[in-house]
Amino acid sequence: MTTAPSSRTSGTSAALVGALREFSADPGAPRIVALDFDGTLAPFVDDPTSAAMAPAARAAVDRLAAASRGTTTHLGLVSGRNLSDLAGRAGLPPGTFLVGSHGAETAHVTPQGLDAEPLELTADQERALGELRAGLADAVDGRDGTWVQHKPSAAVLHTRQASASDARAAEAAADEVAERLGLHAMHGKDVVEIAVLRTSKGEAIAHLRDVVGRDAASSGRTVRVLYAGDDTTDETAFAVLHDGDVGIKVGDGPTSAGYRVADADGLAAALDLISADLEEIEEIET
Ligand SMILES: O=P(O)(O)OC[C@H]1O[C@H](O[C@H]2O[C@H](CO)[C@@H](O)[C@H](O)[C@H]2O)[C@H](O)[C@@H](O)[C@@H]1O
Repeated sequence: MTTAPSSRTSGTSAALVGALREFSADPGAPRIVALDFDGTLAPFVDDPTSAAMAPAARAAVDRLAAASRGTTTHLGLVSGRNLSDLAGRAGLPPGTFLVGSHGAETAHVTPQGLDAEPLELTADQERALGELRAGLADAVDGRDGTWVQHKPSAAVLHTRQASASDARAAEAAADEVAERLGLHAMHGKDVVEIAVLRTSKGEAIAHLRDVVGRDAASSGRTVRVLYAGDDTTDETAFAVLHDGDVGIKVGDGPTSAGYRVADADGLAAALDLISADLEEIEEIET
C-alpha cells in the first residue's frame, strides 16, 4: 500500500484518498475502474471530433491500464459516444472494456482488435431512427450553432455554440420529437440525446459487474466498482454503486456520487493512487 502520496494527490480530498486505498487494498479482489469520457477525461470542446483526454488524464489512464495488466483490476470506458469513435479516441490496450452509446454498444479490447457485441436494430427501431433524424433536422433548422450528430441507435442535438434562446427553442423542439415518437430524451451538457433503444450507463455498469463477477466467481469475492463521470447521464451509473464501491463526480452540479474532484487533473491524481497501489503489489509479488 502506498503511504506517501505524490504532489498530484494534493487536490484529492482525504476522504477520497481513504476510499481509494480501501478500494485497492485487497490484492486479489476483482475490481472495475469505469470512466466516462467527455467532461471527465476529456475537457469539452465545440467540435466533438476534436476532443481528447487532458494530458494528465491520458497519462493516468495509460498508467492504470499498464498497472492492471494481468491483475484482477479491469479498466473500462463508459461513454455516450458510439463504440468505434470511443475505441479510436481512447486507444486503450487489450483487456479494456468499452461501452458506447450509453450502453447500447459493448466491447472488449483484445490483441486481435475489438470483440464487440453487434448492435442490431429491429425494423421498427430503424424506422424510428429515420423519423428521429428528420425531426431533429427540423429542430435545428434556422437556429444558428445547433446541429445534429448521428449515431447507430440515436441522434443528438448539440447546442454548445448556440445562443441561449436558440438552444432553448431547439431543445424544446427535440423534446417534442421524442415525445411524438415515444422515445426517451436524455439531457446532458449542451446536448439532448434521443435513442431508439432504451439503455443507460447504470445498466452498463451492472452488466460489467456481472461479466467480471462471472470470471471471479471462484475467488468468492465481491466485485468492486469505481465510476467517475461529470454529467447527468452518469447519475444512472452512480445509482447502481454499492457499499465498497467508489463514485466520483467530476466538476460541479448535483450528484449522488460519494466523492468529487474538480476536473480531469483531479481525476488523474485519484487514478494515480490506484496505479501506485497496483504497482506496489506487483513489486512485492515479483
Ligand atoms: O458519456 P460521455 O463520454 O460524456 O459522452 C457524452 C456526449 O459527449 C459528446 O458531447 C459532449 O462533448 C462534446 C465535445 O467536447 C461537446 O461539444 C458537447 O457539448 C458535450 O455534450 C458527444 O458528442 C456526444 O455524442 C456524447 O453523447
